[in-house]
Amino acid sequence: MTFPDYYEPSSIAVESNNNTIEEEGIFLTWKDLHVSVPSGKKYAYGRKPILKGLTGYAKPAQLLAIMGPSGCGKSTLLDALAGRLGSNTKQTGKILINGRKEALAYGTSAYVTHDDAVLATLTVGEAVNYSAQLQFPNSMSKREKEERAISTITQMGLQDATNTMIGGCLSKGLSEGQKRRLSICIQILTSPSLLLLDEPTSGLDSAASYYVMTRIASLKARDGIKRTIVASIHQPSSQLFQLFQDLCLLSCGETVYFGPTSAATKFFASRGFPCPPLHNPADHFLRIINKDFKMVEEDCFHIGMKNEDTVKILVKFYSSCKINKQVRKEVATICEKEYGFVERKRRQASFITQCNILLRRSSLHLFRDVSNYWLRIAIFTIAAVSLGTIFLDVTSSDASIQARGSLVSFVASVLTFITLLGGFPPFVEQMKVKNCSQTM
Ligand SMILES: Nc1ncnc2c1ncn2[C@@H]1O[C@H](COP(=O)(O)OP(=O)(O)OP(=O)(O)O)[C@@H](O)[C@H]1O
Repeated sequence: MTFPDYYEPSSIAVESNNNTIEEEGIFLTWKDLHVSVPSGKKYAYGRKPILKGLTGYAKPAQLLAIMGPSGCGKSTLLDALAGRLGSNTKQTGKILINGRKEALAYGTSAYVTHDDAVLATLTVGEAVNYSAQLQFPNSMSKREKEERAISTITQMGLQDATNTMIGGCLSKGLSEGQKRRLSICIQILTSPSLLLLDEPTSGLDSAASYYVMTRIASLKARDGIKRTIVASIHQPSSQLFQLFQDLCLLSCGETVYFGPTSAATKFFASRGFPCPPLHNPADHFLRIINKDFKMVEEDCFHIGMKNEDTVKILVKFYSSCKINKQVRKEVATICEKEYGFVERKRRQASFITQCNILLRRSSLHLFRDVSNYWLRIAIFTIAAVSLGTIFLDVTSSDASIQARGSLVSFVASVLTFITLLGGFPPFVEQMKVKNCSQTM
C-alpha cells in the first residue's frame, strides 16, 4: 500500500553539542505504548486495554494535538507521558525524554490536569501569587515574582478577574472556563520546556478557546526557550485546528492517524473519506472515528458505511502506510541523537519559605472558609456541654477513680475526633491542589 509522498520528517542532525535544555528543547517519544487496567473476565488476562501500542513523538517548538472521541484514551496517554498513571494500571513500552529514560529537573515540565484543583476561598491574584512564591527561588525578589504572576494572569486574559474569589460548590466565583485558564496560569508560571495539557479549552466558548490556545501556542518559542507542548482537545474550530503542527488521532486506544496536521485531510481522503467542502476537518475526523453511538441510516449514507468499519479500515490503513513508517523512523532518529546538554538542577523556594507560604495560604483559606468555622463552633459547643456535664458528676465527693479515668479517656477521644473532623477535609483539599497543580 502506498501513501502520498507529502510527509517529510524534519531531519535531526546526529551531532553532540553543549546547548542547555532551554536552547535544545525536549524531545518526547513513546514507542509501542500499551496501558491496561484490571477488568472482569470479558478481556484476556482479566485486563482491559486502554492504549494499544501507540508510537509517536513531540518535538520542541511544536504543538501536538491529541484528539479522539470521549473515552478513547487521551487523558490516559497524557498521564502515561507525565508518569502519573494510576496504581491499578499496567504500562508497557518505552517513553523517553531526549532518547533516554531521564527525570527532568524541577520546573522543566508541567501538567495541566483535567480537574481544576484550586482553593475556592482565594482570589485569582492570590492563587497565582502564592504559586509564584512557592515555585520561584529565594534569589528572585518578591516584586519580580509578583510581576511574573501579573504578566501570566494577563497572558491568560484573567486581568479583570484578579480580585475575584475562585469559588466552589458553596459559593459561586469564577466560571468553569476562567478556572481552566487559572489552572493553566499556575502551570506556565515557571516557563516549563515541556507542557502537557489535558483539555485546556473545556468549558470555554469558541472565541475564548481560540485566544487561550493561541496564547499557549505562542509559548512554543518565546524568550529563547523552545517548548514542547502536547494538548488533548475535544472539538477545535477550524481556525484553532490550524494552530497544531502535529496531530494524534485516537479511537478506542488505537492510533487512527499520527503526523502533521496539514496532511491529515489527505490521509482520510486517500482512504476514501474526504472532508466535505467548507467543513471543519476536525469535526469530520471525529465524526468518522466515533463508534460509541449506533448510527442511523442517514449517518451511514453520509459516510458510506458504519463507523465501526471505518475505524477498523483507518487503523489498518495507518498501520501499513508510509506515514506510520516515517513516524517510527523519526522516533528512532530522535532516540539515536546525541544530546550534549547537561541537565541543570533548577532552583525553587527553600524549604523554610515553602513552609511559610503554605502556612499563610492555609491560614487564609481556613479563615475565609465559613462552613468550616460554623461546623467547628457547633461541634465545640456540643463537646463543651457534654464534658461539663460529666465533669459535674466526677467532682462530687463519692466519684470513683474509674469515673475519673473514664473522663480522661473521653476527653482524649473527643479532642482527637474534633481535630480530625476539623483538620482532615482542608488537608484533603490542599493535597488535591498539590497533586493537580504541581510542576513535575
Ligand atoms: N485507572 C483506571 N481504571 C479503570 N478504567 C480506566 C482507568 N483509567 C482510564 N480508564 C478507562 O479508560 C478509558 C479511557 O479513559 P480516558 O480518561 O483516557 O479517556 P479520554 O479520551 O480522556 O476521555 P474524555 O475525552 O471523555 O475525557 C475510559 O473508558 C476509562 O473508563
